Amino acid sequence: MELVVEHITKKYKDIVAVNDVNLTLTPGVWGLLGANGSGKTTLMRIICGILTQTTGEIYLDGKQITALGEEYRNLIGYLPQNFGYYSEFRVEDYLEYIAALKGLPERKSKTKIQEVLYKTSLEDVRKKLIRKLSGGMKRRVGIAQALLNEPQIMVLDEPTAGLDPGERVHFRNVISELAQERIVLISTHIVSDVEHIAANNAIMKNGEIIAFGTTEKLVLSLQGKVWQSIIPAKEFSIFKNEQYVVNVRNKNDGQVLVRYISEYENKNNAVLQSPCLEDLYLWLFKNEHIVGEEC
Ligand SMILES: Nc1ncnc2c1ncn2[C@@H]1O[C@H](COP(=O)(O)OP(=O)(O)OP(=O)(O)O)[C@@H](O)[C@H]1O
Repeated sequence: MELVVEHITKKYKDIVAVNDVNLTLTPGVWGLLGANGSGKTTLMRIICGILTQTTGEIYLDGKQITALGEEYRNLIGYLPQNFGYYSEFRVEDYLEYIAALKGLPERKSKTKIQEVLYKTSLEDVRKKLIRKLSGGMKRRVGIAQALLNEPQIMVLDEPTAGLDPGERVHFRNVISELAQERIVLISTHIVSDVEHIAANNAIMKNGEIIAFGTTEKLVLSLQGKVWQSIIPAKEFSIFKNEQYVVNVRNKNDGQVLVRYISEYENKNNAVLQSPCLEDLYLWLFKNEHIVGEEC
């Protein structure tokens, strides 16, 4: 299976939300990274066939998705960013309702609901009201509903927003299992949410894909440029004006551990570090004052 996004542009009056994007997606997890407003949601909605592009075309195995129509929509499982939960529903009843909306026959829907509850580890809460679930469980209900029609292409828009660290790990495990035979495209602005599960990443900025490839390939451009130094805390304010700091940690002894990106080896007994995707992301968005996490 191959989904080819070819020269997709979307304009909203004078705003170019997506600008000449080209991507070829095959089964596996794909991370779509970018700051707020970079065009991720617009691109995802076009890929799902629910928003029409201004120019460009999308092909599934060589066929235009517009020509495939209903057949294509049946292959898509979409979790929108602002997914509206029917919070007064119990989990199982809600899935039954969505299964009916998706046109699944009743007998098939019972088996399918069992299966998606199992896949998303929601079996124990099937009788609970959605409003009583944690944020992470609600997200999993969102994934469960997207899985009901056995989609070959899953598009998850910011699925990890608001999750605590434990829920994030659970989420990653669920997604990794789902992606074995399908295309799973996940948008986020939190790099660590996809770094360990996405085989490939596309980084979007101002509507364009500015970097694309496997994590290993993407971080190559920073090889030999990521350093770690221990410096006196009182020197940090000067240091951060001279270097591009991606992370800083207080050591409780009047010193700080700083991770930074520099073309040159520096003073301060700098030790070379292996670059990670977070470093690259921060480097590409360095004028947007994003705060890093530790790799
Ligand atoms: N319906 C619309 N009408 C006009 N402009 C829009 C519309 N939808 C999105 N935009 C603009 O298009 C650009 C891309 O928005 P989009 O929501 O696709 O970005 P995003 O990367 O998903 O951001 P976020 O993570 O904040 O959702 C932004 O400048 C946004 O303001």
